[in-house]
Amino acid sequence: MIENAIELKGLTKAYRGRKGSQPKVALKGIDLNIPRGSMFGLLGPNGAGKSTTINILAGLVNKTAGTARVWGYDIEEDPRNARANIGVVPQELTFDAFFTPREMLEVQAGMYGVPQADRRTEELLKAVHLWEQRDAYSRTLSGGMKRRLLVAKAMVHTPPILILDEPTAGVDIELRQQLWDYVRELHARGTTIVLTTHYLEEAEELCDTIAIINHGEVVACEPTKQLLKRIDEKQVTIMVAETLSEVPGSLAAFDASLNGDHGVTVQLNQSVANVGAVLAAVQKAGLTIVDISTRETDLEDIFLQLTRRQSGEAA
Ligand SMILES: Nc1ncnc2c1ncn2[C@@H]1O[C@H](COP(=O)(O)OP(=O)(O)OP(=O)(O)O)[C@@H](O)[C@H]1O
Repeated sequence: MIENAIELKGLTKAYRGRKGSQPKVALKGIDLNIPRGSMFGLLGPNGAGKSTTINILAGLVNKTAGTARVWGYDIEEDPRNARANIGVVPQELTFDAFFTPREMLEVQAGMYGVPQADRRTEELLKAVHLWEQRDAYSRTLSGGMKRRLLVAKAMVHTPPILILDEPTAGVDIELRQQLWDYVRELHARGTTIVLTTHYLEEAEELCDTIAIINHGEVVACEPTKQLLKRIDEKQVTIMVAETLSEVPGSLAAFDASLNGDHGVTVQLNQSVANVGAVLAAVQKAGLTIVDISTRETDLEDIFLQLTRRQSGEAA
């Protein structure tokens, strides 16, 4: 029984530069294990190397160095088995416009050598809510429908790993929800899911483990909950009736700053947060509290901190 659905060791990719220009190093020796059965998020700013990683796994881009194993199979030594164990939903909506959804899944199943008796065309089209459109030309489908059709196409050979590259870009909220319902169902049935997304909230909600890559390097890889604890901060904003021109002296011991004319925001260490002490200090200054709000760290804060920190180091 394998432990990791995907294992990358020292994975490196340098794209050849145009004539006379330097090669572009997109991946700088990535080490990454994606546990079997996980719902794994691969995050990173534009150009971080996410698509390059996925395209190497899908066999669309050749790596420069390092190794990649899919379901235990080395992509170089055993490309057939590696590819049989992975389904990839690409970022680009690439289609043969004159195939219908039904034909497209049948052709894809044929390419993977799935026998007629084992084909799941109807089940898949129903699962992605495209059964009604089964015989329509795919060029007539909306962007969201095309995306869902690509998910069905990636699943024709029932791979144990499904990779989705920016699957909800351009998909409206309702359809996004339907897509995630289906992905969650696949995950519940044992499929390992890997997704890249720009929507950090989506990753926070869906993924049990998250890796952040930046400039071709992994800057974090840990369970989502643990990652969220990394920045141990909470913000408390207190609004008062009086007009403030400076932070009250009674708050000198805190990391406080003015927030408009009537507010003060205090950064607190979550594990030792003492909101009571902050409130007492505000009252000690003779101010009348009219409102209090708190904000905890979310993935976006962590993402920005990790990716900015690295840019700062590089500068
Ligand atoms: N075919 C190519 N030739 C040259 N450079 C490339 C090629 N494909 C990607 N790159 C470069 O490699 C780097 C990583 O790109 P990649 O598409 O993997 O990033 P990404 O994290 O998927 O970003 P995005 O979210 O924008 O797709 C970028 O600097 C990009 O410009």
